[in-house]
Amino acid sequence: MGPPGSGKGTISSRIVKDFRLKHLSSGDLLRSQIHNKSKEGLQAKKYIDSGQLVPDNVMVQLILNELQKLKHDSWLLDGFPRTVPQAEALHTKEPADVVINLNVPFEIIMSRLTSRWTHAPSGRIYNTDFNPPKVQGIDDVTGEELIQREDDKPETVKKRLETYQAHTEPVLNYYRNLGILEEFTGKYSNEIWPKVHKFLSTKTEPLQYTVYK
Ligand SMILES: Nc1nc2c(ncn2[C@@H]2O[C@H](COP(=O)(O)OP(=O)(O)O)[C@@H](O)[C@H]2O)c(=O)[nH]1
Ligand SMILES: Nc1ncnc2c1ncn2[C@@H]1O[C@H](COP(=O)(O)OP(=O)(O)O)[C@@H](O)[C@H]1O
Repeated sequence: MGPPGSGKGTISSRIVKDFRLKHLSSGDLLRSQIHNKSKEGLQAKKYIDSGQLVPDNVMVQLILNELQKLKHDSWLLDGFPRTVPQAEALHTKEPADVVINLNVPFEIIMSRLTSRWTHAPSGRIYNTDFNPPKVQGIDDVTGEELIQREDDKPETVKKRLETYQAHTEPVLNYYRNLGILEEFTGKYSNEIWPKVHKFLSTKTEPLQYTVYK
């Protein structure tokens, strides 16, 4: 968990490189639904572009569906749950063992998101300041175009932060009360990552420890 732009996708990609976990990003899942012009995708697009949350029943259905495919794996959910009803639905069907919250100050998020670039088909994330691609605007792996997300425009980011405060911060209390919330406070992924790796290593055997400078 964490506010928009806090580094959920960045830290998640590092976790799945060092631990036996399958990464499931609700945002990436929605964007691929939109790309494939599915019914859910078209329904979700208007919410996403206005910085609102996609309705709970749509999200719960989508995510539980995907978790069914990961029956024999351990999974890492990124961006779900985002509301208490979503958290309750997950807890009933597929309870999480541990929840990680990236507690990153809002004031640095705006500048981050306006410099985020993504390779939509793979979900790879770049940033013109933090981790730029080798060639500007081009994905390092496929050579395909990078895009700036519709919802990373400043006015939409402001709305998403308000949405986060209204609907997602209460989920942190839900997990605090269950006693499974682990919080990591910091401004930068490279300072948060070692603490996340150390903590997760107490829960499951790491494959390796990748250091990022
Ligand atoms: N400047 C800076 N940018 C970062 C850092 N960590 C991640 N980013 C970038 O900030 C943006 C948001 O990160 P992302 O992982 O997509 O966050 P999410 O929205 O929570 O999934 C991306 O462009 C990242 O490359 C950091 O420590 N410093
Ligand atoms: N669990 C969820 N419930 C409702 N809407 C969601 C959920 N996950 C993602 N979305 C929608 O997709 C948008 C993009 O999500 P995401 O890629 O996770 O953004 P970020 O990583 O920048 O926080 C959100 O602003 C929201 O509209």
